[in-house]
Amino acid sequence: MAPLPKYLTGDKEGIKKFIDQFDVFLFDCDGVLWSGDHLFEGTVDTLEMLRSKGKQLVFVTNNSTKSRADYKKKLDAMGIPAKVHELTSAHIPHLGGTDPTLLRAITPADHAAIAAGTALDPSVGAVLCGLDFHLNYLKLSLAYHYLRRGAVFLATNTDSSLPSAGALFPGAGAVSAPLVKMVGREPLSLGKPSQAMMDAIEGKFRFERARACMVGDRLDTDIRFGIEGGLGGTLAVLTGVSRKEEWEGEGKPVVPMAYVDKLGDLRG
Ligand SMILES: O=C(O)[C@H](O)[C@H](O)COP(=O)(O)O
Ligand SMILES: [Mg+2]
Repeated sequence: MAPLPKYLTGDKEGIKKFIDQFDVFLFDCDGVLWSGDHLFEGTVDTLEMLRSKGKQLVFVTNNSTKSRADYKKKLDAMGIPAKVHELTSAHIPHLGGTDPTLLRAITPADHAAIAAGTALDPSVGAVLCGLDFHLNYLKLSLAYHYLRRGAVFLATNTDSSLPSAGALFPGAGAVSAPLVKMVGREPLSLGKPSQAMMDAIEGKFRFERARACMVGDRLDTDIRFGIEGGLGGTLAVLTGVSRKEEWEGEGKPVVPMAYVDKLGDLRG
């Protein structure tokens, strides 16, 4: 049985010991640094404190509503220095997504064109489903027909919920759920906790896993991601989705190494 996590809020000595074990911190974003546009108190100072100790910080989000360039803007606006650590562009052609011509109600002409296949691009080989604040029936219909034609079903992640403005909202898993219902199979999920994501991060940053710590608000994605990735540590925060009751008690499948009430508590 995994030992209970160490509660670090208010434990100056414990916090120092914990931080000293790691060279690299992987930070989940929603529910850890911020809730939507609300930056949590202490986030900026905590990240600066870690940087001043020579720690490398990597931001690892499942949130697909922004490109890395947009995240850089968000971090800049919030006073968090960061580089756009973009993997060299994969040169994968794509359609759909934020295309404004799809932001409308489906029409009888769309039904006919989708059914006849004339609205479908024959070169599409995969449907990638992520968090989409503009999801609609037209996009779902197109995705469904591509899947029916044999496209590979992928998801950025299948998170059930998204923390924003201090509450929970439908997550990317709720976006792919109608398609799962329609095609009767689950997508291959590429975000946390998939180790494909860990391998990509490690390939880019070349860190020693034993000296890295994953900080997150979700047990089933972030903390699991760190544990299954063989990282030296995992730290849960209580400002997002998971509650401490989820790891308290016997036989809990995912238990972080330590937890704090909020990220800012790492300042000691
Ligand atoms: O539904 C989603 O896509 C996720 O809940 C959301 O984007 C999580 O982002 P993260 O906590 O990984 O920054
Ligand atoms: Mg999160």
